[in-house]
Amino acid sequence: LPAVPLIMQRSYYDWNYTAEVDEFEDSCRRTPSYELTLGKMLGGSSSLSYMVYHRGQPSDYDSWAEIANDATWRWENVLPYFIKSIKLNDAQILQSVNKKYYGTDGLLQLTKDHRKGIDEFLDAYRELGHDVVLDFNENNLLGFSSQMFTIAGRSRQSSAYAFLSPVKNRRNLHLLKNTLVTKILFDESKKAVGVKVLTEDRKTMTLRAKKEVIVSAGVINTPKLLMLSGVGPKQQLECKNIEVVSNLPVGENLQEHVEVIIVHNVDIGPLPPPTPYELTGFSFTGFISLNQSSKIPDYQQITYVTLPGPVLYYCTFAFRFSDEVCNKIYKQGVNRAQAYNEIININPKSRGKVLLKSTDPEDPPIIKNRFYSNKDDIENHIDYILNFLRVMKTIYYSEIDAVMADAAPKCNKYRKESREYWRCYIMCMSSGTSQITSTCPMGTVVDSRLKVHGVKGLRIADASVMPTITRGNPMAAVIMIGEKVSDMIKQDHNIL
Ligand SMILES: Cc1cc2nc3c(=O)[nH]c(=O)nc-3n(C[C@H](O)[C@H](O)[C@H](O)COP(=O)(O)OP(=O)(O)OC[C@H]3O[C@@H](n4cnc5c(N)ncnc54)[C@H](O)[C@@H]3O)c2cc1C
Repeated sequence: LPAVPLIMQRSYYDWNYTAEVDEFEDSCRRTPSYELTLGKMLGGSSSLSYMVYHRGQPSDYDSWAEIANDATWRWENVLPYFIKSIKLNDAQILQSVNKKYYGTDGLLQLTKDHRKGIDEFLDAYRELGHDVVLDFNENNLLGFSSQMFTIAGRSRQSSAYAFLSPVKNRRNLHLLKNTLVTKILFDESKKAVGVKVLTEDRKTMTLRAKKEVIVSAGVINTPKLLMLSGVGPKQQLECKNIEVVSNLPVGENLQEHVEVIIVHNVDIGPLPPPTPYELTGFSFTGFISLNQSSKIPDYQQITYVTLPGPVLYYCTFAFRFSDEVCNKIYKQGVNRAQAYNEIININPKSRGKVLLKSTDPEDPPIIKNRFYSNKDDIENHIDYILNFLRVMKTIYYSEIDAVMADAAPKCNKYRKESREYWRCYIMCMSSGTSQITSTCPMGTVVDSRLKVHGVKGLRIADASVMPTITRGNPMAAVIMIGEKVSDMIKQDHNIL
């Protein structure tokens, strides 16, 4: 069911991790610490994500290639891997020049949001001088468009559904569900030779690898597993009496898109009630550069237009703001619709980290997101918000009588248009997006073939290997990494 993410967070299907309280935070969330979501099931977080498909910017991959010192990561070389996995269901794009950026026989199905009401909102952004584009691709890096989702018909295309189900009967595929990998095992020559696992019925097993071990445990659990196995910062491992196999900056360099929520009350006529078969509310997204001459976006905007009831769900369940904040927003929207705007910093300078709490594999790690620890991130976010708010002066927004919901009463002591007000508002109404990357990046932890430095027979293939977070939603890049690493593995074993 595509719309499940809101109710699966903090359930059995989430790792239920909580980050440390950042000293510079003054959040209006229900708890002072950030409760992040990570999917704990087949398909990982793609099974409870918001399914937004965006590839990031060509310049993201060109800079990865530079950091990894390997031209195969350049945009033109990774694009075929993006295309390979896709089956696009969109007649308009398939009949346009943008067709060349998509596959039509891949395993991951994509559908564009064409729900009624989007075009009128996009007109407002056109009036501000933004391009309204059919699709984001290397010719259209900036502008506004409806969103592309990993949905087909009424089904969520999680990576398990898309890629695993078609091959589930292969005789050489074995899958243990509800099983925790607790350690990577190395021989005396530092070659990874297998893993130790804990099964659902609490049996310990050793699984031997004939060729290599490939870890795809995600951006928090991959560094945790590596550290438990002796691959990580020497000082940290020694403090925990873990024998050091390779001294690497594992867990450092955590990057996450941070967003600020601004809700507009609007009059747009009746909207259909929410169903579990699609994300509630029609939506659109924009990639915006503040510098007119730059082609690289500074921030992303995602807007969901829906009824106050579903906005209450987003507010409380997804972004976990306090009841006081969410009730206040809800009450201001009664008998109207609400536009739930996410203003996202897609190029954060702040860096967080993952550390081991203990040597017990069942213990959660210590997570420090350190949002806004780099003060430039706050000042930049104020600039993004001020730029976004220009939309209130457009013809369509005045026609629909758009009014910003007062979500942060504690900031009303400041003058509304002042930077002090927005500094306070950002601290109150910002949240991580669970779009996290880069804790085992190419360059310092893995090489460009995703092999872990200082050991043999061990590769990582997940969001942790990205040297920098993409300026777009990262799941598409994770799937591209999966496609690319498959070829690299085959090449390294002379199968391709
Ligand atoms: C609520 C939410 C919404 C999101 N929305 C979007 C979106 O709209 N668009 C987008 O592009 N991105 C989105 N993301 C981010 C996106 O889902 C992730 O970037 C992507 O799933 C990362 O893939 P991964 O393979 O690195 O890790 P994961 O998806 O985290 O997968 C890791 C898998 O490994 C398993 N695992 C971990 N440790 C162990 C262990 N020790 N033993 C056995 N198994 C283990 C986990 O259970 C999980 O199944 C969202 C994320 C969340 C949480």
